[in-house]
Amino acid sequence: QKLTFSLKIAISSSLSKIHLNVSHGRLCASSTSFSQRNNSSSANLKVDHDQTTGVAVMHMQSPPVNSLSLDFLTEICITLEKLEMDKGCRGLIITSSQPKVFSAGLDILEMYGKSPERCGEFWKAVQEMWLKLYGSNMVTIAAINGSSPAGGCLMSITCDYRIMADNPRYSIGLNETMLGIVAPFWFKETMVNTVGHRNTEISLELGLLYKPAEALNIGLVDQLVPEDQVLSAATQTMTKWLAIPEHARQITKSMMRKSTIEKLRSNREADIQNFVNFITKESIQKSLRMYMEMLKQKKA
Ligand SMILES: CCCCC/C=C\CCCC/C=C/C(=O)SCCNC(=O)CCNC(=O)[C@H](O)C(C)(C)COP(=O)(O)OP(=O)(O)OC[C@H]1O[C@@H](n2cnc3c(N)ncnc32)[C@H](O)[C@@H]1OP(=O)(O)O
Repeated sequence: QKLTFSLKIAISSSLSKIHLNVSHGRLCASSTSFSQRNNSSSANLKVDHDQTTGVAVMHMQSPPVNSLSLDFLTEICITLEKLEMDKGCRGLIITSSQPKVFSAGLDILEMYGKSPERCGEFWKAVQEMWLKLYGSNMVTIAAINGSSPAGGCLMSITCDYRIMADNPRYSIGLNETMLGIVAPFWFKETMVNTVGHRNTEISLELGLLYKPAEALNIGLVDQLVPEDQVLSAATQTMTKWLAIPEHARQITKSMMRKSTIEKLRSNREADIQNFVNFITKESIQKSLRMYMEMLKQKKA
């Protein structure tokens, strides 16, 4: 059965309109825009798409800490799909509108006390976001203007380039072991592809969170800038990346990432089962409960 629906997106100019049509699961955008800037918002995302430069800035605004819940992941995936299909969008900058935090990673409440079915649905959305970002044809830059643990770090290292605010209060890393859980193979491989095997081994076993200077030192981020310059630095870097012949850059990116992506693509169901079996174990649920209590105590 043909699935068709239209989604109207508010655009800065009242003369402008974009219609997205989903047909047989494919998303197509047709634009009758007279404006050079499209701004669209959903509940927890604001996207500024500058049609002149072909660069979209996706601001995460899911209070309090941009934790990645099933709903938020779904919103992110729909937005990524839309931008990927839009020929006028060649670059994507991801940043946060929440103070002090880029993203707190996966929403722990999605992994605690939930049914196996719900956990499976959640994990599928995590996979989907990673597949879309890591396999994107767009140039992707993470403008990391706050802390970025675990899933927040994963999101950052799926991008082509990372610029972080030089603020020692912030940290970034795959700290899963500190929660008593284990980063799955595709988190691990994304990290290996970024900082190498030895750094990843130390980092994952110890569940390390790195201050910006340490993250720069191991290559987890590419550049540090003063906090108020993160977005402008990302925009400058984007201009350089977009000047590279597009087809050659895209093929090179695909060549570098293909084997990691294929490994998950061909094992998605088994990976979901692994996650569900692991996360619903009594001992793991206990670890998550203790971690959440620790977060609350830290506040008190
Ligand atoms: C062998 C096979 C294995 C197969 C796979 C199996 C396993 C699964 C792997 C799963 C991979 C998991 C990845 C993840 O991303 S897990 C999440 C990890 N995240 C964290 O550890 C971050 C925790 N949060 C923080 O450290 C801090 O909140 C902060 C991000 C640094 C921000 O600090 P601050 O500004 O001081 O805010 P608060 O700590 O006061 O937090 C505000 C409220 O937000 C709640 N919160 C924080 N993080 C999360 C989160 N990730 N999920 C849900 N909720 C979160 C926090 O509790 C506060 O809530 P309250 O206001 O109600 O007290």
